[in-house]
Amino acid sequence: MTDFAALKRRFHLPEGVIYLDGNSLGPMPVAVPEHMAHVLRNEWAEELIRGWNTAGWYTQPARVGDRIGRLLGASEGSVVMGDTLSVKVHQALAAALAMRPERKVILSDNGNFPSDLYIAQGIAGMLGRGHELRTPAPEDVEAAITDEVAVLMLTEVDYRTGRKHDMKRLTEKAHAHGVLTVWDLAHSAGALPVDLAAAGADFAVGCTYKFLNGGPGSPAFIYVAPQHQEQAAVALSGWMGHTAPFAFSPDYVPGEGIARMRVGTPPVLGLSALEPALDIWEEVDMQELRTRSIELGELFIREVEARCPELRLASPRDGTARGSQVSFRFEDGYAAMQALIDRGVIGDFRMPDIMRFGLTPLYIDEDDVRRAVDVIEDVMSNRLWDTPQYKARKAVT
Ligand SMILES: Cc1ncc(COP(=O)(O)O)c(C=O)c1O
Ligand SMILES: Nc1c(O)cccc1C(=O)C[C@H](N)C(=O)O
Repeated sequence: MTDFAALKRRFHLPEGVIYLDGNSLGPMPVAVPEHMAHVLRNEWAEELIRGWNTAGWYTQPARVGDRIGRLLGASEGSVVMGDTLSVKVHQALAAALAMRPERKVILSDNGNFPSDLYIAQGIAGMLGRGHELRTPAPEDVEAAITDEVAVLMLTEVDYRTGRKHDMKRLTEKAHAHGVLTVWDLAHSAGALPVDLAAAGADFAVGCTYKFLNGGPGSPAFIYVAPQHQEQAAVALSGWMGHTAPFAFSPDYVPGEGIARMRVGTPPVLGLSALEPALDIWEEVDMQELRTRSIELGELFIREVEARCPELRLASPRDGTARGSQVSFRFEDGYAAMQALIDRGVIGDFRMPDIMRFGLTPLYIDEDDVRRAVDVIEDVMSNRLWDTPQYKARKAVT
C-alpha cells in the first residue's frame, strides 16, 4: 500500500501555500538540497573532469532514462535523457517522418501544446516537400487517421483541459493504417499509469519538471520502441549520439540503440536534481496514485460546483477520461487566479479563460482540496478578483 501521508513529507511545501500547480512545475523534494550539495562538493569540486567516469556522469542519461522508463512501461535501454522537451519532440517527429518518406501528413490536434505544433511546422518547412500539419479537434482525431498520414503526434493529456486520449486505441488504429505514433507524455509521466510497450507506441517524449518533480528546466526524455531503434534517423546528429564520441571522427555514425538520441553534453546538474525525485517513485503504486488522483478530482469538482456557480467545468467529468488536473472556465480567470495565488492557492491560468488546478496525490490530500475550495469560494463570491491590480497584471507562467 502506498503511504501517501508519508510521501507528502518528502516534499518541501511552503507555509501557507496549497500547491495546485504541480502540472506546470512540481515542488522540491526535501532530499534535493543535500544531494545537490554532495554532487557539487564531492563530484564537481573534487572530481573535476574525472567525474565523467568516477561519478558516472557520462552514463547518467541512460541510467536515469531507465528509471523513468520503469514508470512508463518501457523496456531497459529504450529511454534516454537530455535537452528540452521541444528538442525531443523535434527528434522523435523527424525520425518518425523519415520512416514514412512517401507520406506527407502529420496529424495532431488543435489542443496540442503550441511548442509541439511549432516544431511540426518547423520540420515541415525545413523538409520543403509539401508536408501538411492537420489539427482537427481532439475528438475528431480518430476519424482523421487515414493511409495518407505519416505520423500521429499527440499529447496524451491536454495541457489546458486535462482531457486524455486513449493511447492504445489510437496507436492501434494508426498502425492499422501504416501510421507511426509520437506521444508527448508531458502531462502523463508521474500523473497516471502509462504502458508504452502495451500501447505499442513508436516514439514518446516528455518532461520531468511537472509531475516527476525534477525542478525548473530539468531535462526531458525520449523513448524509441526497441524495434525502431536501429533504423531511427538522427535529425540532431551531435557528438554524444555518435557511436564513439571520443574517437573524434569527422564523420557521423549513429550510436547503438537509444544512445543515438543523445545530442551533446548531458545536463549533469539537472539530472542529479532529478535523481532524489525519482527515489520517491520507488514507493508509489501507480494504480493507487491514479485512484487517489481521480478521487481528489471528483471531490474538487463537487465542491467547486456546489460553492462557485460562476466556474464552468472545462475538464471531462469522467475521471478516467482526464489526467491529474481539473480546469474551470471563467471569463476573468486570469484575475481570479491572481487573487487566489495572493491568498496562497497556487494554480495557473491558460488563455483564453482556463483556470487550471493540478491535483497531485503525492503531496495534495482531501484537506488541501477542501481548504483550497474555501479560498476559491471566498474569491468568487466576494469578487475579490475584481480589482484593477489583478486585471492588469501580465501572465508569465
Ligand atoms: C505538452 C507539452 N509539450 C511541450 C512542452 C514544451 O516543453 P519545453 O519547454 O520543456 O521544451 C510543454 C511545456 O512547456 C508541454 O506541456
Ligand atoms: N516550462 C515552463 C516554463 O519554463 C515556464 C512556465 C511554464 C512552463 C510550462 O511547463 C508550461 C506547461 N507546459 C503548460 O502545460 O502550460
